[in-house]
Amino acid sequence: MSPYTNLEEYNIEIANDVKKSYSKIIDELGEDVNREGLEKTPERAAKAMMFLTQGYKQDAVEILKSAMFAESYDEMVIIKDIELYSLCEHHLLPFFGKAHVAYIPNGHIVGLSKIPRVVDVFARRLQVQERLTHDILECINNTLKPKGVAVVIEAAHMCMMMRGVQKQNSVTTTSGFRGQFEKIETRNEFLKLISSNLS
Ligand SMILES: Nc1nc2c(ncn2[C@@H]2O[C@H](COP(=O)(O)OP(=O)(O)OP(=O)(O)O)[C@@H](O)[C@H]2O)c(=O)[nH]1
Ligand SMILES: [Zn+2]
Repeated sequence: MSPYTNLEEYNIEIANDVKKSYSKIIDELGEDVNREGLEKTPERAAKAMMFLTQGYKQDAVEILKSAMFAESYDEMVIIKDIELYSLCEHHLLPFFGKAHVAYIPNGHIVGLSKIPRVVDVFARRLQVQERLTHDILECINNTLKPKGVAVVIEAAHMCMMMRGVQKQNSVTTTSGFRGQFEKIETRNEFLKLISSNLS
């Protein structure tokens, strides 16, 4: 079975329940859900929410395993500036930014595109930034079993921008390091490379 899913594969009953729930919310807010502009909104919103949480239906381990290749290269591999969009589990509002991921192969490399795919699988769930960081880190560490893995996420949280404290420019950084990245020199090399435009 494919580790990826498409919207069409979603359980139609769940999609209909989500649609009905959105209809109720719009009604509770005092709007007319039958007016032209809103008529199709519950369905659109249900599709959008199911797209944004499709990660629950995807298997990040299978994605990595589908493209692991035996290779003796054992230098740092960095995929930086991977854009991500997630939903904060407290307010169901987006948080978004960039992930920087590195690993040091231990006999196997992985298809480069699989790293951003793994980021998306865990981002497309209800998350907190800290758990998202660890989910990505542990998945790569346990599946690829590299000599080291590092994940840094920089993100802005709409729940801190549009409402609440209303801070427009604060960025939250989270990080996790395993194996050789626990050594300060390796970690510093990674941090230097992700802050450079030449890496
Ligand atoms: N640690 C962490 N906190 C988050 C994340 N996303 C949102 N939050 C925080 O979750 C907290 C929820 O706190 P509550 O006091 O229960 O909620 P609230 O009354 O809406 O809080 P305010 O946002 O301060 O108005 C807030 O401080 C949010 O900023 C995240 O990814 N990680
Ligand atoms: Zn929030």
